Amino acid sequence: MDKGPSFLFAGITFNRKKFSSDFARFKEIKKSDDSEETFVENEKAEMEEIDKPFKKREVKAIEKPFKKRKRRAGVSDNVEGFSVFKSSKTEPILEENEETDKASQGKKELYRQMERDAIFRKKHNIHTSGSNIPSPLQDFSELKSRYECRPYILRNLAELGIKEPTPIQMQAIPILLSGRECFACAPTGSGKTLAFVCPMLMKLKRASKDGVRAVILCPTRELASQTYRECKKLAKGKKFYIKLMTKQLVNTAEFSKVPCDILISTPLRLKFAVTKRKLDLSRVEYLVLDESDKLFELGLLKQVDAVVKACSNPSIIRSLFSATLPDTVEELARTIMHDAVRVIIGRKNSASESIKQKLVFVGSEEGKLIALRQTFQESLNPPVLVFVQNKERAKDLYNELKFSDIRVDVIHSDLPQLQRENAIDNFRAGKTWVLIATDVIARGMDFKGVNCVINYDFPDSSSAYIHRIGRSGRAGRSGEAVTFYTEADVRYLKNIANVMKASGCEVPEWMLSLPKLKWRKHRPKRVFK
Ligand SMILES: Nc1ncnc2c1ncn2[C@@H]1O[C@H](COP(=O)(O)OP(=O)(O)OP(=O)(O)O)[C@@H](O)[C@H]1O
Repeated sequence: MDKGPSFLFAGITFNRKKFSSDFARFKEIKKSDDSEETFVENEKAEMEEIDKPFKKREVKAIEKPFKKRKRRAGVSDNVEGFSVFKSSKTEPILEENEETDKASQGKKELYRQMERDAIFRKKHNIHTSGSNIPSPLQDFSELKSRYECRPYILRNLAELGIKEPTPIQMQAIPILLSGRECFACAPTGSGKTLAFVCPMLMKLKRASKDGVRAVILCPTRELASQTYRECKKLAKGKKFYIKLMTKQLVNTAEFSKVPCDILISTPLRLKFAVTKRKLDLSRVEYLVLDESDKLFELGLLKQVDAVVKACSNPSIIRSLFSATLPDTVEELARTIMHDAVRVIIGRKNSASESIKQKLVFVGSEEGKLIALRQTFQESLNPPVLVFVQNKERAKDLYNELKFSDIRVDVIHSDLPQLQRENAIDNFRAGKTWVLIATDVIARGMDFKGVNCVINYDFPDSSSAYIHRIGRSGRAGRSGEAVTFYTEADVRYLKNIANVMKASGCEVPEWMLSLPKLKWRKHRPKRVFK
């Protein structure tokens, strides 16, 4: 057996008898040297020639499969002068290779972008989870360059004095603009409203009379009406149909035919509109659950569920926003959302770091009024919000303070709507210095420049605490929070102390080492004496 010239030809026997004519031809060609050795030498050399580039090609193909193939085609063009490599057979290979080249370049760029995004997110304390998360927005101008935002939004942002996006806006806006569902947790006063209103307006593009296209659910009427105003401000100059679900609206004769692009409502009113007034929500493209953990609490869950079901458009984009996002809510949300992205700014369920927090021991219920009066005497720096446990407590405290020389007012759910609105307006306008309130305004209400929040009654949970004190220290401003506690509240101090410590406040060690209590609402019977 002839020793083959290469590994590929090993084992092949050259049958000279059978191929004698071919053998003779070769001999003719090799006129100058016709010895068998020479033929074998020549054959070997020829085989090596074929073998060499082939082997090389194989190896290179593994290393750089597409580049090598492309180069070879090019070389052949030049050297041989043939157009075979330009034929229709080879063209697609070239294109395919170029495409793959582009793809690998694209991949590299994608990795680089991902790295840049990670650095940017770290810098702004943005934590995300989910697949294919869009790059955060570094600047509002990117709304135009990346998403072709209409000029009216940028103009309105500028008019509102909003220059730079806040971290939640940086990440949530691109997520929603990419058509992804999202649940977001960001500190109080960090601009969550704009984070969902801005992409909503951009996605809706223009007004339409084809039924409700977007719904924002808020747990209270006060928050719904504030969100309504925020939407109007950002939509200024564009004729969107933005509606606040009021009693009047729901009772209008042709209610279901009222044009509406964005509908802002509390769950109860919207459920009523759907079930009793046959409001069609099947075209809703965007659904926002603001203060989502509150909406998922027992008292509201049924109504929210009815609304979510009524929004039956399969391509709907749902988003959940809150400053507190308990694991239970996240789990529940995951069951209804598709491929949602989770965004957490800073630490989950933590208080805004711009609030100076303080705990004050007042002994018993009787000690509170004395402590409050003393606080006001020492320094009253309006506007001040005083939170109490329920409407009875609100009425009682108001009766104690209304004849003092302090301009005080009260807000709770027993008051008629107009009185509630007036209480808010007067507080916003600075006519009221001290507003006594129940948790009805603890969530979402944006009072600019509240200097101090006083928790007259200990909050019933750490999330209630976070939202109450979050009425102060908004949009980067500083604020103060004072929490009174009695002997009866001591057992519940640990949770609040933990929140305080996490946001950088000093807390006595004994509070942190109190035994851990199972979560339950702390609402002891409190009486005025
Ligand atoms: N990018 C921004 N730059 C400056 N101010 C902003 C920006 N975005 C929003 N704001 C302002 O910050 C304030 C708080 O915003 P917003 O009410 O949306 O907070 P939030 O995060 O929803 O708070 P909460 O958890 O209490 O509901 C508002 O007065 C709003 O106008």
